[in-house]
Amino acid sequence: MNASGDELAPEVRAILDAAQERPGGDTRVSVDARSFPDAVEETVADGRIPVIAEVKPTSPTTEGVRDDDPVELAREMVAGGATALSVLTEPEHFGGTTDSLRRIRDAVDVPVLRKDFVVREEQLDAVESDLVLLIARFVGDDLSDLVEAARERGFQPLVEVHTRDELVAALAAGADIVGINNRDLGKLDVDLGTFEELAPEVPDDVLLVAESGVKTTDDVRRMREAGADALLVGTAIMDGDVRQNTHALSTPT
Ligand SMILES: O=C(O)c1ccccc1NCC(=O)[C@H](O)[C@H](O)COP(=O)(O)O
Repeated sequence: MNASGDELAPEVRAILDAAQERPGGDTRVSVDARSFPDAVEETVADGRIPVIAEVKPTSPTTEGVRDDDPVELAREMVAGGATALSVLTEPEHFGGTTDSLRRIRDAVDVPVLRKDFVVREEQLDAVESDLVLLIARFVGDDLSDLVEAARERGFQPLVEVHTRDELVAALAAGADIVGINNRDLGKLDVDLGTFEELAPEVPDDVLLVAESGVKTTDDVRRMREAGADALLVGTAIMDGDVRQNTHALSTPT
């Protein structure tokens, strides 16, 4: 698969087309990042499960828009025990904004991931965050350069993969935080078996995140047993009381 992303679901094709048009920031950012590995370690030492709770106002696979104040949602997620937050900044398909991320990062003290579809270096400069998502399928041969460009700015890059080839590319690019996305961006199907299949191939010194499709405490247990150091959860937390949902998923049963 190349960075043009052929064989993508039409919704994802539209997301990628929009991402390719989006401008970057005017000035190169320099981030003093909150350490995600330290936050994960502290959560585990505290006897809890590291959850990255996602502020996801809408998406191509959810109905309606949740238009509560994103800062209030973020505060509630942290009160519920979130180790880190993921904030969608993609405006056209996920209802996100860079301004929401900025305000959330000012309001909480946990690491914040910028969840977007960054395809060019200057797009890293749109807003500061502690972690930044790089999707191996979308950036193709530019992955190593973007990992380096992100680190030069102080970001901790989280490299997202869905296939064995993407995992190999992520490790070759020096990724030390890898997210295995259970959602196939080609068909938008979600299968937790994806994580179970790829996780054994990830070296122990890589911090491994299970992304997408985690809904229940059984799913959490399944992903942890398969080797997840942390879980990234959007829909299941955004559906209802975000504090209670975060607490339920981050508390061992
Ligand atoms: O969530 C979507 O509908 C979606 C559609 C097309 C491309 C990406 C999409 N999601 C991005 C994500 O990575 C998820 O928001 C994240 O992993 C959380 O997933 P979930 O817990 O299943 O909401």
